[in-house]
Amino acid sequence: MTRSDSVVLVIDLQLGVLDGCFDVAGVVAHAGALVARARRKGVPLAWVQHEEAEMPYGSAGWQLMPGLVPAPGEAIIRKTCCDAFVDTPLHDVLKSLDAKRLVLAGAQSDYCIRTTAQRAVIEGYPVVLVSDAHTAADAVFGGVAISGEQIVAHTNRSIGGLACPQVTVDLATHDAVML
Ligand SMILES: O=C1N[C@@H]2C=C[C@H]1C2
Repeated sequence: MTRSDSVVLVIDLQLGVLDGCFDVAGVVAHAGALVARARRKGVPLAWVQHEEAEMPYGSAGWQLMPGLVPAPGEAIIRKTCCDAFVDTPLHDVLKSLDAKRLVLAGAQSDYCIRTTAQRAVIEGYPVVLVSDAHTAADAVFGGVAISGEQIVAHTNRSIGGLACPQVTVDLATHDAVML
């Protein structure tokens, strides 16, 4: 892949989203290292930020985690749905960047990461999920407790195994992903 083919999508690494998530420090550090490497290689970045009633645009919880600062010219995508393509300019941004492959990192694994990854595949974008740069919070559902760590692992398993001959989905750690 030439470096212009990929776009790194950093999804919802916001204070209010990461509250209570698994290994926040590690995930933010890995995402930060990925961002720095992308910038060194001239690979475009797009930053996605979620907003909702409990986390309105510009609020403290809406802010990106400390150390994650979009550079001038990097796209910032505001969204209100898990799927980062819904009602956002992401399609057009990716077209303007001539994106042929999406590298995904962020939160939360079982919501916006999973949903956006699956949508990207449907839109025809090969996806690389950065396996150590996304996270989720512990959950109890239907009386079953699922840890954030288990959700991360299951997301890697399920997204990494999306079988789609025409559109590849791969997993890679933040330091190994090809940019
Ligand atoms: O994965 C997600 N990111 C925002 C907070 C929860 C959903 C929306």
